[in-house]
Amino acid sequence: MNDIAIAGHGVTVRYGAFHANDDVTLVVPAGERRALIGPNGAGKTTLFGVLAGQVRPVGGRVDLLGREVTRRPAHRRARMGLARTFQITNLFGELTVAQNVQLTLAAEARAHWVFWRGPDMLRDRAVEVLAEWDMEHTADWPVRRLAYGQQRVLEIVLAMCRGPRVLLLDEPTAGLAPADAERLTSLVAALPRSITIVMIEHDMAVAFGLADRVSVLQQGRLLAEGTPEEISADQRVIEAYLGEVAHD
Ligand SMILES: Nc1ncnc2c1ncn2[C@@H]1O[C@H](COP(=O)(O)OP(=O)(O)OP(=O)(O)O)[C@@H](O)[C@H]1O
Repeated sequence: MNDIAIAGHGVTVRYGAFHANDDVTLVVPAGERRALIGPNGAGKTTLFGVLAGQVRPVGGRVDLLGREVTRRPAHRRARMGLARTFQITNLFGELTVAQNVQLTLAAEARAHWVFWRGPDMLRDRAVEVLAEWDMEHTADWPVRRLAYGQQRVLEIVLAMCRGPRVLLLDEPTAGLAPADAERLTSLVAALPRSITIVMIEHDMAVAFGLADRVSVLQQGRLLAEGTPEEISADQRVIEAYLGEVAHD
């Protein structure tokens, strides 16, 4: 059975006369890893905003885990199991790494009405979570002391603390040195298949390496969709995008 984890149908977003998304349909079955690629300004982040509930479309609908959520606010979609990371990291830089995790765990516990027994238990759990990601040695560092690559990993750790069923990753490897990008790629690759992942990714090696299928946006429209092999051989995609990337 192929349940649909997240879908946008005929999504249209306008800024004035400009169509940032123009009748875009993206349907992602549960357990799939989908890459969303396309030139700068193609509308990828806008589509993420529509899926996650931060951007209100003028047309189309969004379904999450079998329910229509087009008009549901972002925090309610989050409670249903949707987590999102952003292009620019969204961490509390002055707090420690463990405190950032504790805050997420506390918010999550409250959201699900789980009773938690105070800061000590939360701190222990935060350190356990960090250990799972080989980051326990950073528990008491202020976040701003983390290298950029570690901050990007921490973003994913925080998203994972919320026990998501659908994870939207906005350019997880952007700005990372090759070794850090490789580490982050293997962390994402190792996430359980129970989590459906949609990721915006400019690095084609990462996108094609991680994704089961790839959707290509261009000028607000869906240009092509297929397996990494199909997309890398698609003449329209090569002309519109891959040619450009190859010449970068
Ligand atoms: N709030 C806004 N107001 C006006 N125009 C916007 C707004 N948000 C996005 N746009 C425009 O919509 C278009 C699509 O932007 P979007 O960020 O979705 O593209 P993208 O594919 O994610 O690009 P990138 O790869 O550069 O992040 C761009 O031309 C952008 O300037």
